[in-house]
Amino acid sequence: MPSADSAIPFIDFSEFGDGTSESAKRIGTQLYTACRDVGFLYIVGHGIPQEEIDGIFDMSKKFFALPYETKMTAPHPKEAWHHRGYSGIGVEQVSQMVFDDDKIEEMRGKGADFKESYDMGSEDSHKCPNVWLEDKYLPGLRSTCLDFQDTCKKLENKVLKALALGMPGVPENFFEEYHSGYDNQLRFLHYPSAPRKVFDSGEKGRIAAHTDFGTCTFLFQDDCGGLEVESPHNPGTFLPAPPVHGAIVFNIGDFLMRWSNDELKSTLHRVRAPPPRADDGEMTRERYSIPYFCSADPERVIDALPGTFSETRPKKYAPITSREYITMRMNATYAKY
Ligand SMILES: O=C(O)CCC(=O)C(=O)O
Ligand SMILES: [Fe+2]
Repeated sequence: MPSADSAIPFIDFSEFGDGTSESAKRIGTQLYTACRDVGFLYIVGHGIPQEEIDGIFDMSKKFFALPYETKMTAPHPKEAWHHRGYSGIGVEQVSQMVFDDDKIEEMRGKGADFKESYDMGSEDSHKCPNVWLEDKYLPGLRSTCLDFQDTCKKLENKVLKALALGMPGVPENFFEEYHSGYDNQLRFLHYPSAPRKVFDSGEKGRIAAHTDFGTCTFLFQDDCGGLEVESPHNPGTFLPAPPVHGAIVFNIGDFLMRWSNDELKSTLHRVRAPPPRADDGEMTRERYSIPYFCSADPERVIDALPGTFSETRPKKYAPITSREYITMRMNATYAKY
């Protein structure tokens, strides 16, 4: 297996089983340590067949290859929090904790994220119904995406169980009970090819440095490259998180960082133009990636996790619901229509 930068650990889940063995406990401890010290890691031995991953990328490519007018028959609704449907290039500008409207508008003009996206989630979410394309435009889109979300949900359960096993003071099924999955989100992302010079000059970006909002994210990436993660040892310096065939990138989000009284780390990351290859010419390669964002059930109130506070280590944050937290972050991300 090609090795990525040694700062981003690899965790092998192949011996996790049903989570009851000594190996499962060891994997949990490795996972917890990586989430605490780095906040980013590669998961291998996850059990998702490569054909299924290839199949979802194939669907994403077919989706983005459709004419703009067709994609716009499944548009992202105008409410920022309704994170479903298609967003064309330039609609979203990822911001890092900027909540002031004027400031967000000002940032939007500069180095806009040069990407398009299609968001979807569980069919059980009444608040955020999916915005599907009519089947005639892309047969199988809906069923392939729903099946893939089921697969990702199973992996999420496994990983949340491992984290609880490894994290001192947290009961075994603690996280699963807060994550039934209906507020999770699967996202197709496409970063089109563009002249390298527009990235070098800062005129365009792929995704500006940000942290994710929710509990955790599983990220599937193609072989293009360009993802970078802030170094745990040198803040302000970014390390490449190159694609590794068969591995899924996993990271902690802000909500879980807050929930853990800042014990687990939600790490800054960004997507830049990929490292040049000999056959690139003037243009950067296009890139496809598919993050699966996991969030706690929206109505549940969370307070500092057991084991993360004491008399000498007070709670840093007031209790909050997942919905309140995510809505606040989402509203700062989307352009006003
Ligand atoms: O495309 C990627 O590799 C990263 C995407 C990402 O960080 C995000 O959507 O939050
Ligand atoms: Fe992200």
